Amino acid sequence: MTTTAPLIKLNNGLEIPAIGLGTWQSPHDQVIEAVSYALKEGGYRHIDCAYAYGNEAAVGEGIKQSGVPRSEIWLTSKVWTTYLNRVEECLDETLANLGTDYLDLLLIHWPVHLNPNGNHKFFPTLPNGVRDVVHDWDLSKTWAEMESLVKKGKLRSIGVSNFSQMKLEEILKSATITPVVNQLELHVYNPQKNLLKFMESKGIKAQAYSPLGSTNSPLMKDDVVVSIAEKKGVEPSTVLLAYLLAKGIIVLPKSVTPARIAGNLSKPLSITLDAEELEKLDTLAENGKQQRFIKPPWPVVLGFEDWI
Ligand SMILES: NC(=O)C1=CN([C@@H]2O[C@H](COP(=O)(O)OP(=O)(O)OC[C@H]3O[C@@H](n4cnc5c(N)ncnc54)[C@H](OP(=O)(O)O)[C@@H]3O)[C@@H](O)[C@H]2O)C=CC1
Ligand SMILES: O=C[C@H](O)[C@@H](O)[C@@H](O)[C@H](O)C(=O)O
Repeated sequence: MTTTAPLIKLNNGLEIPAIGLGTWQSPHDQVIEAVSYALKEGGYRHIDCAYAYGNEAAVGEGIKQSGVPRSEIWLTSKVWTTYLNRVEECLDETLANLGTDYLDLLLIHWPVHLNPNGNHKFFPTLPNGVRDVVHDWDLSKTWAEMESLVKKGKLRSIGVSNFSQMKLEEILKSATITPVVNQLELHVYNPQKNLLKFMESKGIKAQAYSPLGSTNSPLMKDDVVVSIAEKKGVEPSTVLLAYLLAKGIIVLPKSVTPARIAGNLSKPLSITLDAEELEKLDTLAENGKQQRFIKPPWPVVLGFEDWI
């Protein structure tokens, strides 16, 4: 029988599969196949998308080709930052692309509003080349629109992505719905422990993006990761995902390679890291290996401990 991911309960009572398929940088032709395979044969019931990835229509085609009913799938997307003043417009395009009339979860992709009337639909810049940001935008306004879309029935849950404690506090002060998740770059080199503690105190679950360290990852060559993998007779990727799952973090590994897609779900669930192994992995960052791989040039203070 195909393995399926365990479910994690969110603060609104809904349950999300702990492993979802990432789709960033997945080319159109390959992502149709990847999504269809993940759902039909890989045991996946959770797909992570974003309007800005530009491939949602292909993801939607993959869902259709899989034959798996929409009601069985947890579908997340993200509103891009040029749309923080018109979330519904972005969401409606996402829904049309994906071929559905609701999302299980919509996230604010980054806590920065880019100029909706700038020189580019996604990445407007100033004449000096710096990203064209609306510096006085109040994120609470975006959050209020997200809340209204839940009431309207287009969204089952709402959350955020790339929010530091400082940015979370900006929306929590007036929120009537607490974000269910904060999707962050989380892996052995970037564990963000203090932020995760703050989120736990508010009932906000963590989702790990780039859990394998993204494209051409150095994490899979880390000597501690490799030695644990060798000892257990598994691949480094399995150790990296099992480490995050052991911490109760939802993981979103991306792959367009069928064998990897299936293995990224089934293999980490088939091993248990012991306390000593977890401790070794959990202290890599504080022992000099702290590093994040996704650092777009935002000309604003984001407020992360390692990335102000
Ligand atoms: N909210 C945000 O701002 C962000 C969200 N995300 C989300 O998180 C997802 C995952 O992050 P992403 O940055 O894509 O990186 P990942 O950490 O998931 O790494 C993806 C890379 O690892 C390769 N890979 C996958 N599985 C294996 C394996 N078992 N063994 C060896 N190599 C493997 C993939 O290759 P191949 O595909 O060729 O198999 C690809 O090159 C994204 O796709 C997206 O959905 C990501 C970044 C930012
Ligand atoms: O989800 C993926 C990432 O956040 C990606 O959308 C951004 O890093 C983007 O390329 C940017 O340059 O701001």
